[in-house]
Amino acid sequence: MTVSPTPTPAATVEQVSESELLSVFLPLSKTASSYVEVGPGDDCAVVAVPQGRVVITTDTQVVDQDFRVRWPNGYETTGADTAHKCAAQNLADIAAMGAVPTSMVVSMTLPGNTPVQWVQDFATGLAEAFDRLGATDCALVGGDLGRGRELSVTATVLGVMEDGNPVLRSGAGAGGTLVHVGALGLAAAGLSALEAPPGSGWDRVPEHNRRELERAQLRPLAPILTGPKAARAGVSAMIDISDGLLRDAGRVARASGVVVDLDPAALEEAVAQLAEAGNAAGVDPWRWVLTGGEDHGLLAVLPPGVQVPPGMRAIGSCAPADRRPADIGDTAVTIAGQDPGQWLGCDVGEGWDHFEP
Ligand SMILES: Nc1ncnc2c1ncn2[C@@H]1O[C@H](COP(=O)(O)OP(=O)(O)OP(=O)(O)O)[C@@H](O)[C@H]1O
Ligand SMILES: Cc1ncc(C[n+]2csc(CCOP(=O)(O)O)c2C)c(N)n1
Ligand SMILES: [Mg+2]
Repeated sequence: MTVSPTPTPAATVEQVSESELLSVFLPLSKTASSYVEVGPGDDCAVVAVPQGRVVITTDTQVVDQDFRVRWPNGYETTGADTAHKCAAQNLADIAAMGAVPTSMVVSMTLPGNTPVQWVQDFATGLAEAFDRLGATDCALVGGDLGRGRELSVTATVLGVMEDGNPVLRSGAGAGGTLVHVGALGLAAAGLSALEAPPGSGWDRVPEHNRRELERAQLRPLAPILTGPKAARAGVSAMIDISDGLLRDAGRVARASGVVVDLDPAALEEAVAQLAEAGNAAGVDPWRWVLTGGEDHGLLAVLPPGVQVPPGMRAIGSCAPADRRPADIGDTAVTIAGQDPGQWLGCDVGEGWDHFEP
């Protein structure tokens, strides 16, 4: 057997073999957790499910749909950025069930000219993201590496309920309070900054503020520890906001057969925080707050009489769907009792949809 030399980080993946790439990827990865019985290296991983049931989710990022290798503002997405986003978007779904993440598998499709360094940064970035987001007992237990024309990363995460039942979208009831934790609109504003070429209005926003928003898009701080806490505190419905507040609140409302009414006063702080950026970008910051996705905050509904869990804020309420006023048609989400477009004075849509023209 010939011993292959260790690839240098300056090499591209097409200059190394799959096993060489794995040999510099896996040692940098966090592959152990108290749930992992067999980690990377065999045909499958083996993960314990002591509580007897598993919660499972998957999410994909594709270049030029979900991120860019090089953004119009000049920023180049690192492997660590992609790893953090991959962790945040999957872990937020696990948290939105009230569950705790135990393990992840990642499938990566890499163009031949991807630097080996990018793949190594993904490994260290993923371990860092688990730590930063609070997924302290989650590990990378397997995956797949392949070559393709477009960079894409798909992760699947398993989680367990430490106690209680998974919190579904369908559990909101009339008289419930809508509560939220996390950012609102920051990732969408960051996307606008990253997509702006030099010379745009964004140049007027102080560098520090602009970087902070770009970071919110690249590495959203999904408040995943609040998920199980909110479940324990008694929330009856929960979702992570990936596609925008209106769209994801609408999903809860429709699944539960209620109308969700947002309290604009509770959203004003988030809007005010984005006022300067909105001004520079020529965007009404309400649009980012109401329809911007990818913040991966948690939106939940408390039954009447249940206290707002620590860290969460009340932002609205739920009414029976049959009490929907005739003039708001089949809108599942209102703002101060009005159709969102009517309230804002322009058509806002609901949020992100991958297939909308
Ligand atoms: N290819 C598919 N096969 C089976 N189920 C799917 C497929 N694509 C989507 N779904 C399911 O349809 C539902 C779509 O809802 P939604 O887009 O809100 O899901 P989500 O996974 O929470 O999204 P996000 O990842 O943006 O948080 C989810 O339950 C998802 O698992
Ligand atoms: C280059 C580029 N163009 C557009 C966007 C915006 N975007 C992509 S996916 C998504 C919603 C969540 O998706 P999912 O439901 O698949 O998790 C949003 C708001 C981006 N991030 N990068
Ligand atoms: Mg989700």
